Order: sequence, then C-alpha cells, then structure tokens
Amino acid sequence: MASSSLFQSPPLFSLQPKTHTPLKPHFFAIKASAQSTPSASQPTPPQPIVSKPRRPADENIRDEARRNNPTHSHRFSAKYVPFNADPSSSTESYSLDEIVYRSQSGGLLDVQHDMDALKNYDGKYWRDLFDSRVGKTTWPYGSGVWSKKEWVLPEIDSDDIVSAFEGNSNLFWAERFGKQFLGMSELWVKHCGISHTGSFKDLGMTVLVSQVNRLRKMNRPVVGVGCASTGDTSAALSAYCASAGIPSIVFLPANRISIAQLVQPIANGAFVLSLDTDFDGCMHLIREVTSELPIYLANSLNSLRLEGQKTAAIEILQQFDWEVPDWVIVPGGNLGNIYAFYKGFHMCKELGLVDRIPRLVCAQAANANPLYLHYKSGWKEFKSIKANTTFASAIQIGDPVSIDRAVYALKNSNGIVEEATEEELMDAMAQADSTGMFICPHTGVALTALIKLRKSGVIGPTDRTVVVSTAHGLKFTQSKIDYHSKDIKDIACRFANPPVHVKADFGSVMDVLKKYLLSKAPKY
Ligand SMILES: Cc1ncc(COP(=O)(O)O)c(C=O)c1O
Ligand SMILES: N[C@@H](CCOP(=O)(O)O)C(=O)O
Repeated sequence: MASSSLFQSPPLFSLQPKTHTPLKPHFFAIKASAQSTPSASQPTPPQPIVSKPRRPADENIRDEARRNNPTHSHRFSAKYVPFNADPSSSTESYSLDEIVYRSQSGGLLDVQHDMDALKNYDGKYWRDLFDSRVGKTTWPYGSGVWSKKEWVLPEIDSDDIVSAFEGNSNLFWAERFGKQFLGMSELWVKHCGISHTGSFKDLGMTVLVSQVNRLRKMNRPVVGVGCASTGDTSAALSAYCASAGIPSIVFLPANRISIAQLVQPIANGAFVLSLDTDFDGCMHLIREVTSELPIYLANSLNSLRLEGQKTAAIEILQQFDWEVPDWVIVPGGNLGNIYAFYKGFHMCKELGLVDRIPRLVCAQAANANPLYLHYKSGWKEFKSIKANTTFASAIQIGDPVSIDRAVYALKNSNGIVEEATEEELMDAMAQADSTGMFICPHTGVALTALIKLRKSGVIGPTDRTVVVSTAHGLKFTQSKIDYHSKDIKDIACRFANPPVHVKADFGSVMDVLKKYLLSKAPKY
C-alpha cells in the first residue's frame, strides 16, 4: 500500500511489513419454571451469583472458585462430531480431550453439546444465569465467554481455564452514523475488537488455549500451539499461550500484516515464522506441520475456537435484553466467525432464550471474495481463488477452511453475502470514524455491505441492525494514514481529513481558524 507523505515516521525495526441487562436487584435465587425444575436424580444446577462475603485476604479468585466447587461435578457434556452429519446415520464422535481436527471423511468437525441435558432448564433459567454473571470478577465467569461455560466447554475444570476476562464488549449505538449516512435509527456496532489483544479472536482463543492447558496437565503430547495468521489469530494465540506458559508458534505471510499485529506475537514471546507466501500458503503449511509435530492447531479449522466465538452472538441478545435484532453483519475471511454467530443465535433459539434468529450478512472484500462469488452463482460448486491485496488485510483469504460452515449458516438464516471494493471499504471506514468511531478496514467492509443493502431497500430504516466490528482500529493506523494523506492510487479518498500545516504565528493561525469556523457555523 502507499506510504504516507504527511505522517512519515522512522521505521521501527527491520521486520517492517510492506505492505445485560442491568442486574435486577436481588432477583436470585432464581426459580426455574416447572419445566426447568431438575429431577431429584440431577445434581444441583449451576447457581446464579449472589452477593457474597469478601473472600479471605490470602485467597485468590481461582482458589475461591475451587473452594466453591470442590467436586467439580458436571452435568453437561460436549463432543466432536462430523459437521452437519445426519445424526441417524453417523455414529462418529470424539471426546474433546482427543486431538482431532477432521472427520474420518476429511470433513469439518463441530462441537456438539448434550442439548437434552441443557434443555432440562428453560430459557428463563439460562437468561437469568447468564445475566447474573455479567460484570463480575468471579472466576471464571467474569469473562463474557466463560459466563456461558455450560454452553462452551462444560466439562473443563475452572482451574484449567486461561482467561483475560475477554468478551462483554461494547454494543455501541451508532446514532450519528445511522442517522446521517443511512437514515437508520437502530444501527448498533458490536465492538469485538475492544478486547485484550484487539480482535474477536480472544473469544475463541481463551477456549482453545484452556483446553490445551487441560491436555498438557493430562500429559497429552502437546508441546506447543501453532497457527497461520493474517495477524489477529496470532496475536490472540501468543497472548493466551504466554499467559499460561505454553510455547506458541505462528506462521505469518511476510509483508502482509500490519506492524501493530506483527509486534504482538513478538512481544508475547511466540516463535514467529515470516513466510514468503500468502495466508492460504501459511494455512497449508501449518496443517502439514501440525500433522507431523506435537503442535496443536489453533486456527478455526479447530472447532473449539468457534465455541468461544459464538458467545458474541449470545452477548448481543443479552445486551438487547434478549430481544432479537433483525440483521447481523459480519466480515468474513476464513469463515469460521459467521458460523460461530449462527451457532450462538441458533442455540439461544433451541434452548428457548429467544424465539427467532436474525438474518445474517457475510461481507467480503471484493479483492478476496470467494464466498461472494459462490453465493452469486446460486451456491453452485465452490471455487477457491487467489486473493488480492486488500486494505482489509486480515480477510485476504482465497481458500477459506470453513466454507461449508459459512454456507450452512447463511442458508439457515436466510442470509446474504455482499462485497466491498477498496474505495468503498475505505470510504465507509472514514465516514464511520468521522462520527466518533475508530474502526478497522474489515468493519469498513461490513459497513459497506450495510450501505448497499440500505440503498437497495433490503434493510429498512427501522430494522435493528448490528454490524460486527472485528478488530481495533489502532491495529490498522497505516491504512488510515494513507487514506487521510490522499496517498492511495486510484482512490479519491473523498472523506480525507489531512492535518493543515500552518506558519507558527498568531495571524496565520487566526486566518486558518476563522475560515474553518465559518465553514462549520450553523446555517440559520
Ligand atoms: C479483523 C478480522 N475481521 C474478520 C475476520 C474474518 O473472520 P473469519 O476468518 O472467521 O471469517 C478476521 C480473520 O479472518 C479478522 O482478523
Ligand atoms: N484473520 C485471521 C485468519 C485466520 O483465521 P482463523 O479464524 O482460522 O484463525 C487471522 O487473524 O489470522
């Protein structure tokens, strides 16, 4: 991408890339309805958090969790099954303690929960339980992911969990952007990037690294954890591994990720391989390597990751007080996240927390749009592509591993796929930023999809719409610098706001300011 003339700074080092509801006062103990009353043979259900005496000074939150749950009894369970297999004909399944990423036929796997056990409790029970855990420091429920532990990894011991209290991210009412650019009153942005390592990947990585922590304690052959990455998976993996003292190995496409993303695994002590290939090449290599070496695969091919990521969908419902939005728009690359959102919404419907699911939109960069092409062809045969460079660099993926999951999610949610050109995504990002956000280019892709669907009337002015913002804008400052410098070939940068160089004297400054204030004065 173009380098800036207005914002130049010296290179850092040689590895430079080129390119809830509010808690109801004392609403516990919850009374489960008749349907949700557990039978006498069942152990006590998970209890909502009630106000409690302060723990002893020499006890930490892990010790406290251990004391409160000494038997570690579990009544819920989950296992791997082949993705979308017909339950009447497939008996293939694996314990989550096995190291397996693919089914016998080579297809994807899915984590299947014991839904009958979860259905012993009604929707109100689950809503109240999840609501009771928001905003607490009780281990591990202070995490937006682990506050839904029974639906995520029900059998893991809380002691094995590696968490940075991720999740519970801001659902931002984009009032001005909605009104000014879209004539919409109910536009919301789920800021998944306001997170420990700056992207939604933390939601999945806490689950995966926790399970690895458990496997290592069980003496399973896992020396390290590895991933291929466009920058966010690697940041999350290295941070969670560093926190647990587990070696991490990351394969990055050389010169294709931002400096901010590159420095994250370096700082967290990962073993970083910069490879002269694109993400799809790195993905291919990490799959080969993890089948030979005791390195656990951390990409979303591993269905454990999606169990954490699905909690963002549950959180959206929770933040709307369990009212279902009409649309949820997700930028897609390797395509695990769109399925994770579907799965979260679908579980909430199946378990009676809500009565429907939103329509999903997956948004891709036009330069890396294999799903879009597949959708436009009427879901005929899928063809991977060679993805071109895009400012939305984290979704520069041509051969997405979760294509089948994405198609399933879209077909079952009456979903839509849209695409965004480089100019569209950069303009959308600049426009959103100008209303007080600071989004990443991938969120610009999702906003472009929204703009298009509003223009065509598919999304109505009062439709409650959630745009999923997947990474923090601060990871992608170079793209913003290029845009505001009007330094991008073939892009007009219509919303650029470059700094004004002024002579450092009172008169010059006053002249410039008067001109500016006149242009901004309200016209009565
Ligand atoms: C910032 C960002 N947004 C969106 C995506 C797309 O997510 P997925 O690969 O699950 O489709 C990724 C990673 O691919 C990402 O890093
Ligand atoms: N954007 C991702 C690409 C890999 O996706 P994953 O969800 O399969 O790990 C990244 O940041 O690496």
